[in-house]
Amino acid sequence: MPATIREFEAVARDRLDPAHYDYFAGGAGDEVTVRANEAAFARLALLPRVLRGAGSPEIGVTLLGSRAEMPVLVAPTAFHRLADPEGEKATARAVAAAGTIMIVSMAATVAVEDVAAAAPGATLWFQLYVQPDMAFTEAIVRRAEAAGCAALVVTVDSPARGRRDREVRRGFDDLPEGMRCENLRDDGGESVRPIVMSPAISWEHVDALRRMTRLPLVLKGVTHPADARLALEHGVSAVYVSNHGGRQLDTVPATVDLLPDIVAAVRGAVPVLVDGGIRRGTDVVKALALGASAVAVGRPVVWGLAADGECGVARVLGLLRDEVEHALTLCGLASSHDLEPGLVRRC
Ligand SMILES: Cc1cc2nc3c(=O)[nH]c(=O)nc-3n(C[C@H](O)[C@H](O)[C@H](O)COP(=O)(O)O)c2cc1C
Ligand SMILES: CC(C)CC(=O)C(=O)O
Repeated sequence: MPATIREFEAVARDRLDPAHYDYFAGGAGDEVTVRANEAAFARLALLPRVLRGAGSPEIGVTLLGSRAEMPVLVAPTAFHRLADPEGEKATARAVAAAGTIMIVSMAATVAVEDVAAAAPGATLWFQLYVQPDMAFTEAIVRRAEAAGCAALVVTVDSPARGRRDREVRRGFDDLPEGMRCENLRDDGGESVRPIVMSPAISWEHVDALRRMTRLPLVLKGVTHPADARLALEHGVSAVYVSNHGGRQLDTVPATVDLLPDIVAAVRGAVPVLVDGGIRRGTDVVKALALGASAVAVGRPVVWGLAADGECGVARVLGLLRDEVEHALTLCGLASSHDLEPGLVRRC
């Protein structure tokens, strides 16, 4: 039984088709950003307090009206059926058991309606790549709403798909026979449209989405403080700091290093989420101390899924939960809400 998320990756690597492992693990260009995300957490030190009599820590969080029993969400990742036959259904069941939030990828290999049906207790948010055909975008949004998704996470770091050399080397450019992006079905029909990543997507599309749905909008892929300020002007409900796990523009800084400037720009107006390189409870604690309301994990969930399906995802989420509680206890804190920047030192 793997005892850490890094051990889960090793098991997943053994079990996965090498091309699929490389799709999940890889990043853009020289993977500078992939490495930077994890390395940045190791450069931050924690400075605990003692004798605080804090008791067992409380780590639940309420975000945009959704309750999460731990401040760790499941980031949207595509193609879960490459990792396990049950795919996103297995992930959602583990998420329901953990009491956290799953952001279902638009590129899921199980339809969002079927994910919701498979895990009635799961809180689902839906991730969207705005499609230039706004009528088609609206049809997808309506499906997510009808399936009970409680927020719309709009990914804005992908005006083009990142160039990932591992995918090129492996010739990974399509899903295997019998697997497809079920949320891209055309108007309830049988054909599936390709995902379009368009450089024409702009703030006007965010405004159109704002008018289109009452769901809270989360902007995923913000790295520049000026964009965080613009996001507020355009009425978003949360800012999600992400460099797409280093899979889009290579050499973007580590997200945890970008976080303080974004938090300063947002000034508490809306929650700030962050993902990228989180592999330990101490990483979660550092991100929350630097002002994130919650974090999300991408690859760790895929490693759990590939290693042992629903049980593997449950174990990965359980590990993170236990590690967060343990780290808070050792920091002398009664609640994750008591975390503050003074706990973190750059070393
Ligand atoms: C295999 C894989 C697929 C992904 N698919 C999506 C996606 O469909 N939509 C999206 O917004 N982000 C996607 N992402 C990015 C994740 O949401 C997240 O930003 C990233 O994985 C966080 O970094 P971590 O993997 O180090 O936790 C994907 C990431 C991976 C690794
Ligand atoms: C199908 C892809 C567009 C999913 C994605 O965002 C990724 O692989 O990083």
